[in-house]
Amino acid sequence: MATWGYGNDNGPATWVKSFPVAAGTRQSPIDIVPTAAKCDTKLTENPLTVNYSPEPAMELCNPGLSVKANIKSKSVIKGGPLEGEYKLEQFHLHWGSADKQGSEHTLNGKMFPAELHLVHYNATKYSSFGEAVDKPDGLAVFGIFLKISDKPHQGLKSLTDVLSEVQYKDKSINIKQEYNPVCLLPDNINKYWTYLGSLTTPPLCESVTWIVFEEPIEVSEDQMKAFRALCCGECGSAPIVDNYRPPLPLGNRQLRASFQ
Ligand SMILES: Clc1ccc(Cc2nnn[n-]2)cc1
Ligand SMILES: [Zn+2]
Repeated sequence: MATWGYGNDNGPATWVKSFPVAAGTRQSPIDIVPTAAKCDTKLTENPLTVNYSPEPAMELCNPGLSVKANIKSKSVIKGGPLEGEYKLEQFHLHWGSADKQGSEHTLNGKMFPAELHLVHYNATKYSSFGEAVDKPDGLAVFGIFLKISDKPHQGLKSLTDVLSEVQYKDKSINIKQEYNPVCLLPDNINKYWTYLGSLTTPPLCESVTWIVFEEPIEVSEDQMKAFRALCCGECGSAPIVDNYRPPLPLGNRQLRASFQ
């Protein structure tokens, strides 16, 4: 199969041809139905802890199907559903061509305009992201919903203000100002849903403990327009929009909630 993507000929419904795990039993994303989630007090007995550090010169790049920031500093999480310490590797986003769509996880069938993913790997058990990426306990990804407000998100503004400099595929820049990714998290990180899932693009490895926060972060329409101006390829190529995989069945998995 030519390279996978989100178009009619290479989109999510075609991925199973080259990546049979697409039809697996722990695929992501899913539709989150809060009333079907089991409140698990074990999640609060051992609270989720975030220890992120400032990135001196964070690298922002356009890999062609999203925009990604690569992390070099020691930013780690632990607790909640996690055993051991997971180290932040990168973060990126998924977004729509319009506000009515864009997120990967849905909430009672509702799509948000975008979803931010902070990708961590199990640094207690594995020596690199590459080693952890295909292990059942290898990765932990924060899923944060974005919703539209009249004010821009200050933390994301450092990125959306320079997206024009990574408009084309394989472009990358360094964010000059020191950047601490903690500014991207919602105020309340104690309310989340968690389940065992996968990467949402090929190779679709079933290696992710998902942690999806209940509280969205708020971004402006102009910031959404900045994401939608990114291009899949070189000058004149299609805009990066609707880079989301639709939800897969929860199947026999348990969706747990950290709150009532
Ligand atoms: Cl840059 C990038 C990296 C990973 C994915 C796929 C993904 N897997 N889990 N969350 N996102 C999409 C874009
Ligand atoms: Zn993602």
